[in-house]
Amino acid sequence: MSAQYVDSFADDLGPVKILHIYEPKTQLRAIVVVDNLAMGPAIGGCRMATDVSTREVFRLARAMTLKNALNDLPYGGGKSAIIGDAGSDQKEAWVREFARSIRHLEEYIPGPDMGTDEQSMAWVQEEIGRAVGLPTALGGLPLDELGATGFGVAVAADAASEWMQMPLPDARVVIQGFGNVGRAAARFMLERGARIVAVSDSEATLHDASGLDIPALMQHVGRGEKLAAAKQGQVLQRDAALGIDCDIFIPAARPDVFTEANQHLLKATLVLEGANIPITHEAARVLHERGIVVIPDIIANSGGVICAAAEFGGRTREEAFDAIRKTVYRNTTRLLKRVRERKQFPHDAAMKMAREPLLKKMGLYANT
Ligand SMILES: NC(=O)c1ccc[n+]([C@@H]2O[C@H](COP(=O)([O-])OP(=O)(O)OC[C@H]3O[C@@H](n4cnc5c(N)ncnc54)[C@H](O)[C@@H]3O)[C@@H](O)[C@H]2O)c1
Repeated sequence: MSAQYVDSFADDLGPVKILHIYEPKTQLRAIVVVDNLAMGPAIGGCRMATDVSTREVFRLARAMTLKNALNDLPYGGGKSAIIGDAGSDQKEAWVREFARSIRHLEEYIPGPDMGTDEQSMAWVQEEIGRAVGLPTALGGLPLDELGATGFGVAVAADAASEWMQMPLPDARVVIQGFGNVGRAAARFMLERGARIVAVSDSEATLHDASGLDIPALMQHVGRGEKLAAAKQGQVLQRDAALGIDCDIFIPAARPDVFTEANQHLLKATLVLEGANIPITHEAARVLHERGIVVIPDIIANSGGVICAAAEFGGRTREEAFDAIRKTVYRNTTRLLKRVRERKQFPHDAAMKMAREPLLKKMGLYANT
Protein backbone atom coordinates (compact mmCIF):
# COMPACT_ATOMS: atom_id res chain seq x y z
CA MET A 1 0.00 0.00 0.00
CA SER A 2 1.56 3.31 -1.01
CA ALA A 3 1.98 6.20 1.40
CA GLN A 4 -0.25 8.11 -0.99
CA TYR A 5 -3.13 5.84 -0.04
CA VAL A 6 -2.82 6.86 3.61
CA ASP A 7 -2.22 10.49 2.64
CA SER A 8 -5.43 10.66 0.67
CA PHE A 9 -7.40 10.16 3.91
CA ALA A 10 -5.18 11.39 6.72
CA ASP A 11 -5.77 14.71 8.46
CA ASP A 12 -5.50 16.10 11.99
CA LEU A 13 -8.08 13.66 13.41
CA GLY A 14 -7.33 10.34 11.72
CA PRO A 15 -7.97 7.69 10.57
CA VAL A 16 -5.71 5.72 12.88
CA LYS A 17 -6.34 2.38 11.21
CA ILE A 18 -7.74 1.06 7.92
CA LEU A 19 -8.17 -2.68 7.70
CA HIS A 20 -9.05 -4.69 4.59
CA ILE A 21 -10.21 -8.23 5.30
CA TYR A 22 -10.42 -11.15 2.89
CA GLU A 23 -11.22 -14.71 3.92
CA PRO A 24 -10.98 -17.17 1.02
CA LYS A 25 -13.24 -19.91 2.39
CA THR A 26 -16.36 -17.79 2.87
CA GLN A 27 -15.20 -15.16 0.34
CA LEU A 28 -15.73 -12.54 3.03
CA ARG A 29 -14.53 -9.12 1.91
CA ALA A 30 -14.71 -6.36 4.49
CA ILE A 31 -13.34 -2.96 5.41
CA VAL A 32 -12.87 -1.46 8.87
CA VAL A 33 -11.89 2.15 9.49
CA VAL A 34 -10.99 3.17 13.03
CA ASP A 35 -10.90 6.92 12.70
CA ASN A 36 -10.14 8.45 16.09
CA LEU A 37 -9.73 7.03 19.57
CA ALA A 38 -9.16 10.19 21.62
CA MET A 39 -12.49 9.84 23.45
CA GLY A 40 -12.38 6.05 23.89
CA PRO A 41 -12.90 2.86 21.87
CA ALA A 42 -14.65 3.46 18.55
CA ILE A 43 -18.37 2.70 18.26
CA GLY A 44 -19.86 2.60 14.77
CA GLY A 45 -22.11 0.50 12.59
CA CYS A 46 -21.24 -2.37 10.27
CA ARG A 47 -22.89 -1.88 6.89
CA MET A 48 -23.56 -4.67 4.41
CA ALA A 49 -23.78 -3.55 0.79
CA THR A 50 -22.32 -4.54 -2.56
CA ASP A 51 -21.02 -1.13 -3.59
CA VAL A 52 -19.32 0.25 -0.50
CA SER A 53 -15.83 1.76 -0.84
CA THR A 54 -13.00 2.45 1.60
CA ARG A 55 -13.60 6.18 1.15
CA GLU A 56 -17.27 5.80 2.07
CA VAL A 57 -16.41 3.78 5.19
CA PHE A 58 -13.87 6.45 6.13
CA ARG A 59 -16.46 9.25 5.72
CA LEU A 60 -18.96 7.34 7.85
CA ALA A 61 -16.28 6.65 10.49
CA ARG A 62 -15.40 10.35 10.59
CA ALA A 63 -19.06 11.24 11.07
CA MET A 64 -19.09 8.90 14.08
CA THR A 65 -15.95 10.52 15.52
CA LEU A 66 -17.65 13.92 15.36
CA LYS A 67 -21.08 12.75 16.55
CA ASN A 68 -19.70 10.83 19.53
CA ALA A 69 -17.45 13.74 20.60
CA LEU A 70 -20.17 16.34 20.23
CA ASN A 71 -22.52 14.27 22.35
CA ASP A 72 -20.00 13.76 25.18
CA LEU A 73 -19.90 10.02 24.65
CA PRO A 74 -16.76 8.26 25.89
CA TYR A 75 -16.29 6.67 22.47
CA GLY A 76 -14.24 7.32 19.39
CA GLY A 77 -15.37 6.95 15.79
CA GLY A 78 -15.22 3.90 13.54
CA LYS A 79 -17.25 2.12 10.92
CA SER A 80 -17.06 -1.09 8.95
CA ALA A 81 -18.56 -2.69 5.88
CA ILE A 82 -19.01 -6.21 4.64
CA ILE A 83 -18.99 -6.06 0.85
CA GLY A 84 -21.88 -8.25 -0.20
CA ASP A 85 -25.61 -8.47 -0.76
CA ALA A 86 -27.53 -8.20 2.54
CA GLY A 87 -30.10 -10.64 1.09
CA SER A 88 -27.46 -13.32 0.44
CA ASP A 89 -27.80 -16.73 2.11
CA GLN A 90 -24.12 -16.27 3.05
CA LYS A 91 -25.04 -13.38 5.37
CA GLU A 92 -24.69 -15.23 8.67
CA ALA A 93 -21.42 -16.89 7.60
CA TRP A 94 -19.99 -13.52 6.55
CA VAL A 95 -21.06 -11.73 9.72
CA ARG A 96 -19.65 -14.47 11.95
CA GLU A 97 -16.38 -14.59 9.98
CA PHE A 98 -16.18 -10.79 10.08
CA ALA A 99 -16.61 -10.90 13.87
CA ARG A 100 -13.83 -13.46 14.24
CA SER A 101 -11.56 -11.33 12.02
CA ILE A 102 -11.92 -8.32 14.32
CA ARG A 103 -11.68 -10.30 17.57
CA HIS A 104 -8.36 -8.65 18.44
CA LEU A 105 -9.31 -5.20 17.15
CA GLU A 106 -10.63 -4.40 20.60
CA GLU A 107 -10.71 -0.66 20.00
CA TYR A 108 -13.65 -1.14 17.58
CA ILE A 109 -17.20 -1.98 18.77
CA PRO A 110 -19.58 -2.80 15.89
CA GLY A 111 -23.29 -1.94 15.78
CA PRO A 112 -26.07 -2.36 13.20
CA ASP A 113 -26.24 -0.23 10.05
CA MET A 114 -27.74 -0.50 6.57
CA GLY A 115 -28.01 -4.21 5.70
CA THR A 116 -27.38 -5.47 9.24
CA ASP A 117 -29.66 -5.61 12.28
CA GLU A 118 -30.05 -6.84 15.86
CA GLN A 119 -29.80 -10.45 14.72
CA SER A 120 -26.49 -9.73 13.00
CA MET A 121 -25.20 -8.11 16.20
CA ALA A 122 -26.34 -11.17 18.17
CA TRP A 123 -24.07 -13.30 15.89
CA VAL A 124 -21.17 -10.88 16.48
CA GLN A 125 -21.79 -10.97 20.23
CA GLU A 126 -21.86 -14.75 20.21
CA GLU A 127 -18.53 -14.90 18.35
CA ILE A 128 -16.54 -12.24 20.20
CA GLY A 129 -18.69 -10.81 23.03
CA ARG A 130 -18.41 -7.24 21.70
CA ALA A 131 -21.31 -5.48 19.90
CA VAL A 132 -24.04 -2.86 20.41
CA GLY A 133 -27.60 -2.80 19.07
CA LEU A 134 -28.38 -6.26 20.47
CA PRO A 135 -31.83 -7.86 20.71
CA THR A 136 -33.70 -7.16 23.98
CA ALA A 137 -33.27 -10.80 25.01
CA LEU A 138 -29.50 -10.23 25.05
CA GLY A 139 -29.76 -7.02 27.09
CA GLY A 140 -30.06 -4.72 24.09
CA LEU A 141 -32.03 -1.48 23.71
CA PRO A 142 -33.71 -1.82 20.27
CA LEU A 143 -33.22 1.78 19.19
CA ASP A 144 -35.44 1.65 16.11
CA GLU A 145 -38.30 -0.02 17.96
CA LEU A 146 -37.95 2.53 20.79
CA GLY A 147 -37.70 5.38 18.28
CA ALA A 148 -34.55 6.77 19.91
CA THR A 149 -33.48 8.86 16.91
CA GLY A 150 -36.96 10.27 16.29
CA PHE A 151 -37.23 11.11 19.97
CA GLY A 152 -33.98 13.09 19.73
CA VAL A 153 -35.35 14.94 16.68
CA ALA A 154 -38.40 15.98 18.75
CA VAL A 155 -36.15 17.13 21.62
CA ALA A 156 -34.23 19.29 19.12
CA ALA A 157 -37.63 20.73 18.16
CA ASP A 158 -38.35 21.52 21.84
CA ALA A 159 -35.11 23.45 22.24
CA ALA A 160 -35.35 25.26 18.89
CA SER A 161 -39.00 26.20 19.39
CA GLU A 162 -38.16 27.80 22.74
CA TRP A 163 -35.22 29.65 21.27
CA MET A 164 -37.22 30.84 18.26
CA GLN A 165 -40.40 31.39 20.28
CA MET A 166 -42.29 29.21 17.84
CA PRO A 167 -44.81 27.09 19.77
CA LEU A 168 -45.01 23.43 18.78
CA PRO A 169 -48.76 22.98 19.38
CA ASP A 170 -50.38 23.23 15.95
CA ALA A 171 -46.99 23.79 14.22
CA ARG A 172 -47.22 22.38 10.68
CA VAL A 173 -44.69 19.59 10.10
CA VAL A 174 -43.56 17.88 6.88
CA ILE A 175 -41.54 14.66 7.15
CA GLN A 176 -39.62 13.25 4.21
CA GLY A 177 -39.25 9.47 4.72
CA PHE A 178 -41.62 7.39 6.83
CA GLY A 179 -39.19 4.69 8.02
CA ASN A 180 -37.71 4.17 11.47
CA VAL A 181 -36.65 7.77 11.99
CA GLY A 182 -39.57 9.47 10.19
CA ARG A 183 -42.26 7.45 11.96
CA ALA A 184 -40.76 7.98 15.42
CA ALA A 185 -40.28 11.69 14.74
CA ALA A 186 -43.95 11.90 13.68
CA ARG A 187 -45.06 10.11 16.85
CA PHE A 188 -43.06 12.37 19.19
CA MET A 189 -44.00 15.57 17.33
CA LEU A 190 -47.65 14.54 17.56
CA GLU A 191 -47.23 14.17 21.34
CA ARG A 192 -46.17 17.82 21.35
CA GLY A 193 -49.37 18.85 19.63
CA ALA A 194 -47.82 19.46 16.21
CA ARG A 195 -49.85 18.88 13.04
CA ILE A 196 -48.19 16.53 10.54
CA VAL A 197 -49.39 17.95 7.22
CA ALA A 198 -47.31 15.78 4.87
CA VAL A 199 -45.19 12.63 4.87
CA SER A 200 -43.44 10.90 2.00
CA ASP A 201 -41.83 7.58 1.14
CA SER A 202 -39.79 6.36 -1.84
CA GLU A 203 -42.87 6.57 -4.07
CA ALA A 204 -45.22 9.37 -3.04
CA THR A 205 -46.10 12.28 -0.76
CA LEU A 206 -49.35 12.39 1.24
CA HIS A 207 -50.62 15.87 2.01
CA ASP A 208 -53.45 17.09 4.21
CA ALA A 209 -53.25 20.69 5.45
CA SER A 210 -55.59 19.88 8.34
CA GLY A 211 -53.23 17.12 9.55
CA LEU A 212 -52.75 13.45 8.61
CA ASP A 213 -53.96 10.59 10.82
CA ILE A 214 -50.48 9.40 11.87
CA PRO A 215 -51.49 6.38 14.02
CA ALA A 216 -53.54 5.05 11.07
CA LEU A 217 -50.62 5.62 8.70
CA MET A 218 -48.26 3.79 11.05
CA GLN A 219 -50.55 0.79 11.11
CA HIS A 220 -50.85 0.92 7.33
CA VAL A 221 -47.06 1.04 6.82
CA GLY A 222 -46.61 -1.61 9.52
CA ARG A 223 -48.56 -3.98 7.26
CA GLY A 224 -45.89 -3.44 4.61
CA GLU A 225 -48.03 -1.05 2.54
CA LYS A 226 -46.87 2.05 0.70
CA LEU A 227 -48.17 5.50 1.70
CA ALA A 228 -49.89 6.07 -1.66
CA ALA A 229 -52.37 3.27 -0.89
CA ALA A 230 -53.34 4.70 2.52
CA LYS A 231 -56.51 6.49 1.38
CA GLN A 232 -55.60 9.63 3.28
CA GLY A 233 -55.11 13.20 2.13
CA GLN A 234 -53.95 14.06 -1.34
CA VAL A 235 -51.47 11.73 -3.05
CA LEU A 236 -48.72 13.80 -4.70
CA GLN A 237 -45.53 12.85 -6.48
CA ARG A 238 -42.63 11.80 -4.23
CA ASP A 239 -40.63 15.02 -4.15
CA ALA A 240 -43.66 17.28 -3.67
CA ALA A 241 -42.90 17.07 0.09
CA LEU A 242 -39.86 19.29 -0.46
CA GLY A 243 -41.97 22.30 -1.43
CA ILE A 244 -44.98 22.06 0.91
CA ASP A 245 -45.58 25.13 3.04
CA CYS A 246 -44.84 24.29 6.70
CA ASP A 247 -43.23 25.47 9.92
CA ILE A 248 -40.92 22.48 10.44
CA PHE A 249 -39.34 20.25 7.79
CA ILE A 250 -37.79 16.95 8.89
CA PRO A 251 -35.69 15.14 6.27
CA ALA A 252 -35.58 11.47 7.35
CA ALA A 253 -34.68 9.60 4.19
CA ARG A 254 -31.73 10.28 1.88
CA PRO A 255 -28.52 12.31 1.74
CA ASP A 256 -28.23 15.49 -0.39
CA VAL A 257 -31.97 16.13 -0.61
CA PHE A 258 -31.46 19.89 -0.74
CA THR A 259 -28.63 21.31 -2.82
CA GLU A 260 -27.98 24.88 -3.95
CA ALA A 261 -30.00 24.08 -7.08
CA ASN A 262 -33.28 23.19 -5.31
CA GLN A 263 -33.06 24.81 -1.84
CA HIS A 264 -35.44 27.54 -3.06
CA LEU A 265 -38.26 24.96 -2.87
CA LEU A 266 -38.10 24.75 0.93
CA LYS A 267 -40.84 26.73 2.66
CA ALA A 268 -40.19 26.12 6.36
CA THR A 269 -38.94 28.14 9.32
CA LEU A 270 -37.04 25.30 10.99
CA VAL A 271 -35.30 22.19 9.61
CA LEU A 272 -34.37 19.27 11.89
CA GLU A 273 -31.94 16.92 10.10
CA GLY A 274 -33.17 13.42 10.97
CA ALA A 275 -31.26 11.83 8.07
CA ASN A 276 -27.49 12.01 7.67
CA ILE A 277 -26.23 14.86 5.45
CA PRO A 278 -29.64 15.62 3.89
CA ILE A 279 -28.57 19.17 3.00
CA THR A 280 -25.28 20.06 1.33
CA HIS A 281 -23.17 22.61 3.21
CA GLU A 282 -23.56 25.08 0.35
CA ALA A 283 -27.36 24.76 0.41
CA ALA A 284 -27.39 25.05 4.22
CA ARG A 285 -25.54 28.37 3.99
CA VAL A 286 -28.10 29.73 1.56
CA LEU A 287 -30.94 28.53 3.82
CA HIS A 288 -29.28 30.31 6.74
CA GLU A 289 -29.08 33.52 4.68
CA ARG A 290 -32.80 33.06 3.95
CA GLY A 291 -33.45 33.04 7.71
CA ILE A 292 -34.31 29.33 7.91
CA VAL A 293 -32.94 27.70 11.09
CA VAL A 294 -31.25 24.34 10.44
CA ILE A 295 -30.30 21.94 13.26
CA PRO A 296 -27.52 19.75 11.78
CA ASP A 297 -27.60 15.95 11.76
CA ILE A 298 -24.80 15.41 14.29
CA ILE A 299 -27.04 17.12 16.85
CA ALA A 300 -30.61 16.42 15.68
CA ASN A 301 -30.21 12.70 14.88
CA SER A 302 -27.81 11.73 17.66
CA GLY A 303 -30.54 9.95 19.70
CA GLY A 304 -29.64 6.62 18.09
CA VAL A 305 -25.97 6.63 19.02
CA ILE A 306 -26.69 7.97 22.52
CA CYS A 307 -29.05 5.00 22.96
CA ALA A 308 -26.39 2.55 21.62
CA ALA A 309 -23.77 3.97 23.99
CA ALA A 310 -26.22 3.66 26.91
CA GLU A 311 -26.77 0.02 25.99
CA PHE A 312 -23.03 -0.68 25.88
CA GLY A 313 -22.70 0.99 29.27
CA GLY A 314 -25.37 -1.37 30.67
CA ARG A 315 -27.94 1.39 31.22
CA THR A 316 -31.73 1.10 31.07
CA ARG A 317 -34.12 2.42 28.47
CA GLU A 318 -35.24 5.21 30.85
CA GLU A 319 -31.62 6.24 31.42
CA ALA A 320 -30.99 6.20 27.66
CA PHE A 321 -33.99 8.46 26.96
CA ASP A 322 -33.01 10.76 29.79
CA ALA A 323 -29.52 11.09 28.28
CA ILE A 324 -31.01 11.85 24.84
CA ARG A 325 -33.33 14.48 26.34
CA LYS A 326 -30.56 16.29 28.19
CA THR A 327 -27.84 16.02 25.55
CA VAL A 328 -29.86 16.94 22.46
CA TYR A 329 -31.60 19.81 24.28
CA ARG A 330 -28.32 21.23 25.55
CA ASN A 331 -26.50 20.87 22.23
CA THR A 332 -29.34 22.41 20.21
CA THR A 333 -29.41 25.43 22.52
CA ARG A 334 -25.60 25.72 22.50
CA LEU A 335 -25.62 25.60 18.70
CA LEU A 336 -28.27 28.31 18.33
CA LYS A 337 -26.44 30.53 20.80
CA ARG A 338 -23.18 30.10 18.90
CA VAL A 339 -24.81 30.78 15.55
CA ARG A 340 -26.24 34.02 16.88
CA GLU A 341 -23.32 35.25 18.98
CA ARG A 342 -20.41 34.17 16.78
CA LYS A 343 -22.26 34.66 13.51
CA GLN A 344 -21.36 31.16 12.34
CA PHE A 345 -23.27 29.00 9.88
CA PRO A 346 -25.02 26.16 11.78
CA HIS A 347 -23.02 23.34 10.13
CA ASP A 348 -19.72 25.15 10.72
CA ALA A 349 -20.73 25.79 14.34
CA ALA A 350 -21.67 22.12 14.89
CA MET A 351 -18.36 21.00 13.36
CA LYS A 352 -16.46 23.29 15.71
CA MET A 353 -18.47 22.06 18.70
CA ALA A 354 -17.42 18.52 17.79
CA ARG A 355 -13.78 19.27 17.00
CA GLU A 356 -13.01 21.33 20.11
CA PRO A 357 -13.26 18.54 22.72
CA LEU A 358 -11.45 16.16 20.36
CA LEU A 359 -8.54 18.45 19.67
CA LYS A 360 -8.32 19.28 23.38
CA LYS A 361 -8.11 15.61 24.27
CA MET A 362 -5.46 15.11 21.57
CA GLY A 363 -3.45 18.08 22.85
CA LEU A 364 -3.94 19.90 19.54
CA TYR A 365 -6.47 22.53 20.60
CA ALA A 366 -5.78 25.84 18.91
CA ASN A 367 -8.97 27.81 19.53
CA THR A 368 -10.46 26.93 16.13
N1 LIG B 1 -32.20 4.48 12.29
C1 LIG B 1 -31.54 5.33 13.03
O1 LIG B 1 -31.55 5.27 14.26
C2 LIG B 1 -30.75 6.45 12.39
C3 LIG B 1 -29.91 7.22 13.20
C4 LIG B 1 -29.25 8.34 12.64
C5 LIG B 1 -29.43 8.62 11.29
N2 LIG B 1 -30.23 7.82 10.51
C6 LIG B 1 -30.41 8.20 9.11
O2 LIG B 1 -31.78 8.52 8.90
C7 LIG B 1 -32.17 8.19 7.56
C8 LIG B 1 -33.38 7.25 7.60
O3 LIG B 1 -33.04 6.10 8.35
P1 LIG B 1 -34.16 5.02 8.74
O4 LIG B 1 -33.50 4.10 9.71
O5 LIG B 1 -35.42 5.71 9.09
O6 LIG B 1 -34.33 4.28 7.33
P2 LIG B 1 -35.57 3.39 6.86
O7 LIG B 1 -35.03 2.52 5.79
O8 LIG B 1 -36.27 2.78 8.02
O9 LIG B 1 -36.59 4.47 6.22
C9 LIG B 1 -36.30 5.23 5.10
C10 LIG B 1 -37.58 5.87 4.59
O10 LIG B 1 -37.26 6.79 3.58
C11 LIG B 1 -38.09 6.53 2.44
N3 LIG B 1 -37.40 7.00 1.24
C12 LIG B 1 -36.38 6.44 0.56
N4 LIG B 1 -36.04 7.23 -0.48
C13 LIG B 1 -36.86 8.31 -0.43
C14 LIG B 1 -37.00 9.46 -1.21
N5 LIG B 1 -36.20 9.68 -2.26
N6 LIG B 1 -37.95 10.38 -0.87
C15 LIG B 1 -38.74 10.16 0.20
N7 LIG B 1 -38.64 9.08 0.98
C16 LIG B 1 -37.72 8.17 0.67
C17 LIG B 1 -38.36 5.05 2.48
O11 LIG B 1 -39.50 4.70 1.70
C18 LIG B 1 -38.57 4.88 3.98
O12 LIG B 1 -39.89 5.29 4.30
C19 LIG B 1 -30.91 7.61 6.93
O13 LIG B 1 -30.22 8.71 6.35
C20 LIG B 1 -30.11 7.10 8.11
O14 LIG B 1 -28.71 7.05 7.82
C21 LIG B 1 -30.90 6.74 11.04
